[in-house]
Amino acid sequence: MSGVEVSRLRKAHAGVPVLDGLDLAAAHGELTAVIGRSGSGKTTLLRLIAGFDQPDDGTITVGGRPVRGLPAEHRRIGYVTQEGNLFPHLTVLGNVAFGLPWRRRRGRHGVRELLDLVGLDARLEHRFPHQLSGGEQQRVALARALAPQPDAVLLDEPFSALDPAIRAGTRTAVAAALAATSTTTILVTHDLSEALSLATRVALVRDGTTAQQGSPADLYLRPADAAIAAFTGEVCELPAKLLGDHAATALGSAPIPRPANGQGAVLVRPEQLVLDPAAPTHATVLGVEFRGHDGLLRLGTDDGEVTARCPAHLLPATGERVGVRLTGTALATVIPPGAAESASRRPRPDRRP
Ligand SMILES: Nc1ncnc2c1ncn2[C@@H]1O[C@H](COP(=O)(O)OP(=O)(O)OP(=O)(O)O)[C@@H](O)[C@H]1O
Repeated sequence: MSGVEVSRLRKAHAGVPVLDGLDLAAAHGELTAVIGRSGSGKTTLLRLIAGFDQPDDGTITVGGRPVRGLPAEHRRIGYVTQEGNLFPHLTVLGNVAFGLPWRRRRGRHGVRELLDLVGLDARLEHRFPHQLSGGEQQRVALARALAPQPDAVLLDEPFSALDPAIRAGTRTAVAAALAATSTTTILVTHDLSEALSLATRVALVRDGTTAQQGSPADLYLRPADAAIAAFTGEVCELPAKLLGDHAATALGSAPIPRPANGQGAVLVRPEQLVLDPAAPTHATVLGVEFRGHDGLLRLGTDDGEVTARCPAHLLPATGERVGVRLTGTALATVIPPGAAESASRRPRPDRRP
């Protein structure tokens, strides 16, 4: 059975196009994350799938059924927002039971099963939403969304209002409940690590369309272009000579994703620059940004400044000389017009695709 399929979706708000022929495929039983800069149309997309708004053009199918013209309440879709939107006058029991079919509402069995599924203590069932933490409220909101056994659940930044201390536990519980029920899920999030760690597929929305859709590793390691590389993680730009299928930099050579020739630059992740005393190139540590499990190093090389990532316990001190070499495949190449004459005119990659 298919999950959610969106094809050539168009929607303008107040005459301004927001979605401009967007395609998205969320596979049945999997979690698909939708990312993109603020205002790129992620919530608009979810609202069209849910049936809260109508598209100007395009098709949406949910569980293999076209949903055009179907009112939201008949689409068999659950929707969880940032605030959870629980009914304030109903207890946990009442909120979750609200999502159950009539015949199952009278017993507590179905509700208890759902609370268990989202990892919520059954003793909280008589509490009202204001007596719950934000994380507990979001678990109840998901239990309510799952109660009618929907064909798909849409999560619109469900963890962004939570304290970082409870965010990790809440999202683990939510992801486990969705996986246990094989629920087709679309998650909109601004948190890149959340998208890359929870989703089996990630779609990046840009200019009203899907700029890239693939596995988390595809977007992080094989971005479709330089802007996507910069959006999906930290990048380091190295001046390079592009030699067909690989590039030669001062820190070593690396394969490049698409053949190119001439003077330009390559983008790599900071963790691709490895400290190695035996490396032929040495650099001076200009600064250290401690991040906990690792740190970012600003390194001064003969060819300019580069950024490397290093495990926290191996971080050198500012001023030290270190050997550094490039590993892995470059993410993207930057070959601006006129680069052959002057590499210094290269534009910086835009972090906002
Ligand atoms: N009802 C509306 N009327 C007019 N414009 C709207 C309406 N809803 C959204 N927009 C506009 O459409 C664009 C896309 O909005 P949307 O909320 O879908 O983006 P988003 O990617 O979810 O943003 P964010 O990441 O900030 O939540 C924005 O420019 C927004 O101002």
